[in-house]
Amino acid sequence: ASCRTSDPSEKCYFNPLPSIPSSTANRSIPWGEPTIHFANGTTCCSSLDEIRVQLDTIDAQLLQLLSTRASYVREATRFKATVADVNVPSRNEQVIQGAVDDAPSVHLPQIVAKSVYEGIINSSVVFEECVFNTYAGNHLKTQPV
Ligand SMILES: C=C(O[C@@H]1C=C(C(=O)O)C=C[C@H]1O)C(=O)O
Repeated sequence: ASCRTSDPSEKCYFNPLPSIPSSTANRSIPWGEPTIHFANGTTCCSSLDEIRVQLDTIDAQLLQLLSTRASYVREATRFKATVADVNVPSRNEQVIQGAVDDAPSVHLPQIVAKSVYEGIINSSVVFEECVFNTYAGNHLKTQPV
């Protein structure tokens, strides 16, 4: 991360994004300076391949976290009496707005927090509705002989 306060791209971490005309630049790459600084004094990154290796590792971690989250979403279904109870708009808004509000404190762009959490919530509700609708109780399951 960076410690500077005069980086114009800092505006890109907040909603609404700044209204800026699209650049017509054709830069020689890599432009600028590395923006990731490690404690040992080294920086990242030197190539797009190096960046994508890191992104693949992070995406695998996100997948595992999303799996664990989905397991709790599934469990929540057990506490909903009707399919109409599955979607709780007030709670959805609390989760999404909470992520957007907390994003700057972890230097996450608010536009990323908003879209990702909207996607998580909307897909979780659809998943939970499927869990509710596919529950068959004990009937038609294995019968004692
Ligand atoms: C998990 C729940 O069910 C739904 C899914 C939510 C979620 O994925 O966070 C939040 C609210 C509900 O719309 C819940 O009610 O908490």
